[in-house]
Amino acid sequence: MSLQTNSMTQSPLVCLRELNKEYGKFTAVDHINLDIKKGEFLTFLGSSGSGKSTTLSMIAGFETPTSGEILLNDASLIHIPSHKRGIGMVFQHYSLFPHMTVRDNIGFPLDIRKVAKDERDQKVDEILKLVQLEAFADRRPSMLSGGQKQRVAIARALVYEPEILLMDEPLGALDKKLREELQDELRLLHKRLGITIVYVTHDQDEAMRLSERIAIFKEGEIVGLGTGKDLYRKPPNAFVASFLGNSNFLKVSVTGSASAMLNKQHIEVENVHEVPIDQKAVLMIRPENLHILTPEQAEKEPLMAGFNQLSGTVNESVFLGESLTCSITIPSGEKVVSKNIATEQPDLAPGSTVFIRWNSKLSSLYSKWEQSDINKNAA
Ligand SMILES: Nc1ncnc2c1ncn2[C@@H]1O[C@H](COP(=O)(O)OP(=O)(O)OP(=O)(O)O)[C@@H](O)[C@H]1O
Repeated sequence: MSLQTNSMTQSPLVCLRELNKEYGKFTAVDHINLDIKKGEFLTFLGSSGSGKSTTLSMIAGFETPTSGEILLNDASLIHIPSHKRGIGMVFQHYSLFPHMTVRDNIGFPLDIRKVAKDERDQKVDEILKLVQLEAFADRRPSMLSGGQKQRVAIARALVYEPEILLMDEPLGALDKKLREELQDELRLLHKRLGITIVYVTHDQDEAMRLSERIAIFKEGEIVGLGTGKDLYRKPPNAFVASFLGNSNFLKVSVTGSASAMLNKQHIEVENVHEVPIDQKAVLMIRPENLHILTPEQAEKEPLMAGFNQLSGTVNESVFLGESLTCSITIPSGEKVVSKNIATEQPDLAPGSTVFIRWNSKLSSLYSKWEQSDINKNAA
């Protein structure tokens, strides 16, 4: 295994073109277009049944597309069997051979490729070191913990140096602490090897922790693609805003290119996503971008240009250690939730009147108000 620095370039390694998969009348993957860059860590994130695994399986060659194209280095993969694609795969269930030692499990892909014994042993030793399993080399899988078994599965997938590693919820069976440890290991491994990784998860924290880019799946389509930071800060639609992190969604009517009516109050808006004037729309504000002031504070601190202010009544505030969340009812009857650093927030008794302020730059406006667009993560 040759170690190299992560040399991500802009040329796509894999291209999905109008990739489609139907099971009878049901469309599991709906004409997806996606370029996967050489060396990147790309995660497919979405709720259960959104088509992530089916897309991954088509890249791996376990599923045949109904239509569309998969290109690897500009050559079609459609008629290439999975074992000839040069793609490694790791699943949630380790599928290790129980009768073989760790060393032999890892060496297995080299054995079936008839790699000479010396070279095989050298590669297995290198990879055992890489995944920190040297001390366990002669154990059988039944003598390993879940995390160690998954490291063997990852080592086995990496040992023959595939160009791409596909991982389908590989850490899903592990407890939270171990999962986080392995996430850190995986990120470092990716940096050291410079391999292209396509990873499937429904866990947004995991996606954020691991990935250079995230593709958000909804009903067989990719509805958001970008770095975790960009998708979180400037979500392209209300679904992405609700899926990645918590959000407040408020109903507004658009009155101008940078203005809207919220209940009976004019507000300034930015990041307007294709909303025609005079239309109803949805305003999204992250809880951490809502600042709460007591009436005394609001009187002392003038409202800065570009900021909006609403009055509200506190329902409850919850102390979470570092942060404090506060649920507030605004004059439209809608509830918003704020989340601020605990030391920077005044004590707020239920029933007290407060003012809420936010920078319009940190809000987004979307055209649709459809409950189905808003995921359960809404604040
Ligand atoms: N062999 C099959 N026959 C019929 N429907 C299928 C088949 N495989 C998958 N599906 C359906 O296709 C849709 C997408 O499935 P897929 O496994 O890709 O979703 P997913 O996003 O990976 O979900 P999960 O996180 O639960 O694995 C689901 O509704 C699923 O029921």
